[in-house]
Amino acid sequence: MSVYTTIDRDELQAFLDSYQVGQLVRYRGISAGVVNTNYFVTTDQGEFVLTIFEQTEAEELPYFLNLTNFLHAGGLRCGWPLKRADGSLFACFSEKHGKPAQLAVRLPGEVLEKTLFSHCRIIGAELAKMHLLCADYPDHRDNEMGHSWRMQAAGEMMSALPEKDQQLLKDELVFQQAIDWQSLPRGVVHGDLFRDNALFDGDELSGMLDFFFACDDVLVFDIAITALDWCRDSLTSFNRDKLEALLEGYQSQRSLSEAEKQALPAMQRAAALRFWLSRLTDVLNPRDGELTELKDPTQMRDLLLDARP
Ligand SMILES: Nc1ncnc2c1ncn2[C@@H]1O[C@H](COP(=O)(O)OP(=O)(O)OP(=O)(O)O)[C@@H](O)[C@H]1O
Ligand SMILES: N[C@@H](CCO)C(=O)O
Repeated sequence: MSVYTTIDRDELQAFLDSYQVGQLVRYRGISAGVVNTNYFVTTDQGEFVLTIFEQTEAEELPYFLNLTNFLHAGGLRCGWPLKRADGSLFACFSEKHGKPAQLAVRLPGEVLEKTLFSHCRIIGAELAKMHLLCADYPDHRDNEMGHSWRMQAAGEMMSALPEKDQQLLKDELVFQQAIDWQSLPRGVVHGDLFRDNALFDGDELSGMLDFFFACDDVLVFDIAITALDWCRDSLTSFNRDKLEALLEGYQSQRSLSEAEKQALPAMQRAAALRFWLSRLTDVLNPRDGELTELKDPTQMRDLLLDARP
């Protein structure tokens, strides 16, 4: 999606007043994204993006918003929340909606429709910079879409799948349970670095977006998630040369250990499984909204099939 929360001009101006970013000129809903409501907002002082958090509780937001501020301050190319006049990074959008919201500066550029080797190298290098910077991030968060979630989601989805997919899912869960994640280097991961979570302005990365799945996890799993979407030629065909380019970019900043290199194929399977399950969950539990986007789970199933020997 998506616009799940429809807003009006007066409530938007009232929200903008707490940021001192001038008078509202125009605004429009953004159709991209699945989780939150986003609007492009133009005032007489600049271009901004309003995000209304649809699933994240206010108590959880400081982890994510402080993280993006920390990364921005450390020189990472990323979107970050503006401070309100009282110094806070978010507020309830309006009494009527009762949902927390943030305002960010609109970054230039577009989401890439197709990736080149050069894009894979650039995103790999930026991901490694994020991993390195986060070694000093003081806060912690568990991955809510880790092993327990995976087992629960698989249980809920199983009966809705055709028999062949049920078998694939069962086999993959068995395979994944045998992987030793504990011995691999961990840190803060982005967790969802798909193409639509980065903007390119010409050949330049203007920024990574949407850190709302960030958490502590295995770093090479984050590489596998990123590769899942950046290293494809079409919706379902994985390009191993693009993976090499991404790894080259990544290793220009942070070297991978032998154990991480060995673990990568299993992590690619874990990444495809994670998004197969989350997309299935979204499709089977659709949410109401004015503009909504649902992503096709079968693409992730096919990437999982492709990643298996
Ligand atoms: N700071 C920004 N500058 C420019 N565009 C932005 C910015 N933040 C968000 N956008 C635009 O809004 C879109 C959706 O944003 P985002 O990915 O954060 O939404 P989401 O619903 O959380 O998405 P996802 O499905 O990836 O979880 C982006 O793809 C981008 O086009
Ligand atoms: N990036 C996710 C959606 C948001 O988490 C996907 O493509 O399924």
